[in-house]
Amino acid sequence: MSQLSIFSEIGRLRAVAVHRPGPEVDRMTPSLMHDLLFDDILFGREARGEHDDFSRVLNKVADRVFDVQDMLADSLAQPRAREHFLDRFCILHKLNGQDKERLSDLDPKELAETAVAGWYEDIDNGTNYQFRFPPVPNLLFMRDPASVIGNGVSINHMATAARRPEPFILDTVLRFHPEYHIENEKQIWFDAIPSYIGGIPEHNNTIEGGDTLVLSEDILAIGISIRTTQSAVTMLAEKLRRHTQFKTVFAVLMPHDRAVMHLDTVFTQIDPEHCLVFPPFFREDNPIQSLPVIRMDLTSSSLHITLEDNFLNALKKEGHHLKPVFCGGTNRLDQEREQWTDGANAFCMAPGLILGYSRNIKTAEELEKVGYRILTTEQALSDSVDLLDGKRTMVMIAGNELSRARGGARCMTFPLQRDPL
Ligand SMILES: NC(=[NH2+])NCCC[C@H](N)C(=O)O
Repeated sequence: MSQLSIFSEIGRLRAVAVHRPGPEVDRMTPSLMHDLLFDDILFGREARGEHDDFSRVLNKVADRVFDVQDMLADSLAQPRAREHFLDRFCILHKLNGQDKERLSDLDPKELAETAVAGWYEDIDNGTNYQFRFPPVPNLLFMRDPASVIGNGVSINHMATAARRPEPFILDTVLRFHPEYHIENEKQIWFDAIPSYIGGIPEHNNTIEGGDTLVLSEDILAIGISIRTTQSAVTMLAEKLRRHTQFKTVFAVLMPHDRAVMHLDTVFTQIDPEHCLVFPPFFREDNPIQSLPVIRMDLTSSSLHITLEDNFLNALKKEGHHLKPVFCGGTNRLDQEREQWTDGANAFCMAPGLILGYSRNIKTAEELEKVGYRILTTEQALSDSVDLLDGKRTMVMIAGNELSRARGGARCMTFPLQRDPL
């Protein structure tokens, strides 16, 4: 058994889950696109190629890179897990006993694939079609449906119907996966599943992993955003106060705008000294746009709350001093363009070793200014390059298809285990 362990955004990555976009992406139609939260119809083959390169780079650093669909299949091989999953999944999708039996007949691999790709049926010789339940194309953005926080997990409550099946997949994986699973219920800091199946209105207490950043053994930053509510953050903070050693939660108040749907679309930590940010939100000289934060103190006998007017200053006061590197460079127009294509959404594989989309050229130039070498995927994968030689490095991955689904490198990863710093 391996230990779930996440106490930073930047510690050397040991184990991570991703999901290669499959038939669920190829089944997207223009009429479904908006509801399924994509901004375009992806060319699946290209998207898979981009994702494969991304996984190759991760594999060069991490000991284990899982695909969550395989993790689900490996979990479903146990009868108890299959029962747990099907019971809940059928309630979610309002499937009848007959449907459930048909799903029960599938082998674990087929069941996992159907859960992700959707249950699709051709009608009248292909002149029409229907979904018994829809595909889940956003599983590609593994960051969001669950989060490992310390040695426990949050099974997240998604804000949109399109993503509702995803926490059900993660719930089964995190309880039953042969290698990475929680040992007992006490390690679940937040659990969306009971309220989903209990029929509690979906917009209550939502929280998504793109908003949750574990900055250190003491500090978490969580966006209160278009996807994550203050009530959910408070509930999570209270659970962490009671059951963990975390000392502070900074709840960052985000604008309600699709372009900045999660905190990680405008802020990611990349090494012990730097964070990559969308500048307008972090400027002290611009109090209108700069993001205020609610500081939640977890060290006293009840949750203690104060308001701070600037996130980076508040972090500094807490001893977590980060200098901002500007996504998109110094020009506002470029900042807006590169933020939209996830320039601020870097994924950190070790302190100062990050992944980001190659299209964000101005962002890469800013990183060079603070000593980052910029490598293509090919260079990064060559035997002559040691990615763990301690040099600050950004590996550029192609994301021309992937970025159309509105997510970047951090969004596509679900870290399970990192080394302590
Ligand atoms: N952590 C993130 N920023 N995830 C981005 C998710 C993008 C996805 N299409 C959605 O709208 O939900």
